[in-house]
Amino acid sequence: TRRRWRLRRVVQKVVAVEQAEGRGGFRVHRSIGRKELRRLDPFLLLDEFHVRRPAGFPDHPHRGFQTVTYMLKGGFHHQDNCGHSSTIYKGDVQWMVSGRGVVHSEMPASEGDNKGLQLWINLPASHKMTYPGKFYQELSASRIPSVTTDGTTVKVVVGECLGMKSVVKTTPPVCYLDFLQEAGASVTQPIPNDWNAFIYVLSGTVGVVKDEESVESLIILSDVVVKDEESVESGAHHTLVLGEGEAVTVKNIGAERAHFILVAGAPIGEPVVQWGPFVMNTQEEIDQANHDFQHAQNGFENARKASCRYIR
Ligand SMILES: Nc1ccc(F)c(C(=O)c2c[nH]c3ncc(Cl)cc23)c1F
Ligand SMILES: [Fe+3]
Repeated sequence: TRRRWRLRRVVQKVVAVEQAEGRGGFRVHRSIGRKELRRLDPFLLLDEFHVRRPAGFPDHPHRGFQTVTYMLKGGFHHQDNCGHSSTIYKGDVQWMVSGRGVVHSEMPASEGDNKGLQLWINLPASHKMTYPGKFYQELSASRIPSVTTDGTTVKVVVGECLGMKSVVKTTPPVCYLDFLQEAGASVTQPIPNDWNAFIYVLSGTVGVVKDEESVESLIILSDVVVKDEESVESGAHHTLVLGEGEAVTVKNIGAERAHFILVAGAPIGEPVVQWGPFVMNTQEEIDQANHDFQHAQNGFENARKASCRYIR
């Protein structure tokens, strides 16, 4: 039986224009983390990265948050100071809780284009100084639940929805869904009322339905020439921040298949003080993180100082 959902509408639309990031020679479409959309509690950053060798993210530290890396093309090799190294490829996801400290490098694993999404999710104060490694997970594409209904295929990258559950359970709870939608299809996705939520469009043209009757066509990616989902020739990628409500209805209003993610999470509601790769609650804790990193202690024990350099 159809029910009337109180639908979330778009309250902010931000274009992630491609930018050079750091000194690694790579380029990112920065969604959350740019000046117009600094943060969306509990989310700190969303980068759609596009990296070719020899560029990459050489040794750098993290403290106080977690990263979810989802590969769209090619692969990425992850090596950290907890003695862990792994490689993820297209469709795989890697979830790393840095907790009190990790130093790692993230480098392209294949010749050619290596593309993916990296989402930074904040940790509550209670979890910021946990030991890393124990909440560390990779998920191969084959283990990511996927369902197709009425022209929409949904993969549950993190969390649960539509009755499907990913084995990746984050604190705070987060739902991270990857949608592939045929032209004309629409899908309604319930989202817990008090969670913050946003859509990031990778390719295609989507509209967020304001209510059952109308489709407010928000995104006309007219300059996107999508030959196939891999080679989006160009395209200003859009972040759609969603307002209050209990669900969102997204319709593919273009002629091509649409590819987008819907990410939602419970806000933490604590003060955030961020300095590059350190995300804490107070400036003193940031100073301590810098001190610990400089002295290779409290989680940065194996920081190979020589090769460690900040990407600010
Ligand atoms: N501090 C700081 C500053 C700048 C950075 F670029 C990074 C960083 O590593 C990344 C930013 N986006 C990314 N997407 C994908 C991957 Cl694999 C890594 C990153 C970082 F940590
Ligand atoms: Fe990193």
